Amino acid sequence: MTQPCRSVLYIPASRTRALEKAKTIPTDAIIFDLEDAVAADEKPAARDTLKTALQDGGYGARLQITRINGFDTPWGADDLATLAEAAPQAVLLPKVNSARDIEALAALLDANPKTQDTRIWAMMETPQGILNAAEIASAPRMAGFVMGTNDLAKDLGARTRDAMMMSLQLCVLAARTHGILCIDGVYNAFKDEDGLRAECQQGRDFGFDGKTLIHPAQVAIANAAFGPTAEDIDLARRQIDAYVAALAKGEAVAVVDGKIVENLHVETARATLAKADAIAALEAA
Ligand SMILES: CC(C)(COP(=O)(O)OP(=O)(O)OC[C@H]1O[C@@H](n2cnc3c(N)ncnc32)[C@H](O)[C@@H]1OP(=O)(O)O)[C@@H](O)C(=O)NCCC(=O)NCCSC(=O)C[C@H](O)C(=O)O
Ligand SMILES: [Mg+2]
Repeated sequence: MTQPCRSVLYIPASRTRALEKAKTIPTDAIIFDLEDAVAADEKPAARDTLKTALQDGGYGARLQITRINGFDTPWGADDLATLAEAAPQAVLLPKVNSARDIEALAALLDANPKTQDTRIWAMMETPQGILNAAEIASAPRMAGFVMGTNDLAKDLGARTRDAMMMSLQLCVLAARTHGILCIDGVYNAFKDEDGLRAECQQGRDFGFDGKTLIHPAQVAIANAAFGPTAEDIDLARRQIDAYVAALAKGEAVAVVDGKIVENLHVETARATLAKADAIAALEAA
């Protein structure tokens, strides 16, 4: 069953209260952050705090991803060495430029018995990384992309989200080609609910699986935007029923609400129902 990732909340690993609070927040996934949200002099302590938090658990069935610092910084190697002791579900590598970055991380994970099952996620936030999206998506252990729209805007000199559309869409294309998840970037104005809602709806329409978030108040909006609505579920059921009835009559096309339903639409309808089931299972866990 696909892991729901409608809402993916960053939590600075230096904030012990936030680490505790996260256990009660209905976010589908968490990114425990050791990179940009943690000041340089706090990084060693945050790394140890996070290792203990992961070992203690309490985050339920949520997907747990740890963002380490890059290996070109003074902290990346120590982050991985320390966190490996907690057998992390997934490691998120920032500023990935090519498949070689992923292969190097995968080799380190391969060499440690505690990280045999650890998956890799890539921050897509450099111009070179965007141009290499397809090879990065196909690299070993890859499970997902996270768009880093702040770094990308900085490196591109882009002032608007519109200016990053090609980059966002290239990453969705690469992710879909290689069967990994693709999560949209953060919405910085965390008190602007209408703005967040609009950006979530746009990201969903582009094909993103969910949105990265920086504040708990953003979670419900992302969950609503990226989850199937009651109407979506009802339509999916009616499409499947109509198509099954059409097949029984020897026909390959049904009509629902004045629109054709063929086998490809039924695949989408089944995916909608599977996603609804996965969300219900996560929420019940
Ligand atoms: C943005 C914040 C600094 C705001 O913090 P604060 O002023 O403490 O907010 P509140 O007082 O409204 O908090 C209310 C309660 O919620 C908890 N809280 C706040 N944020 C989080 C969180 N992210 N996860 C879990 N819990 C959180 C507070 O502790 C309060 O709890 P309580 O006291 O029990 O009531 C802050 O939200 C924050 O630091 N957010 C995360 C910022 C971050 O992670 N940034 C890095 C990721 S973005 C990025 O790097 C993207 C990418 O790389 C790119 O390039 O784009
Ligand atoms: Mg970044």
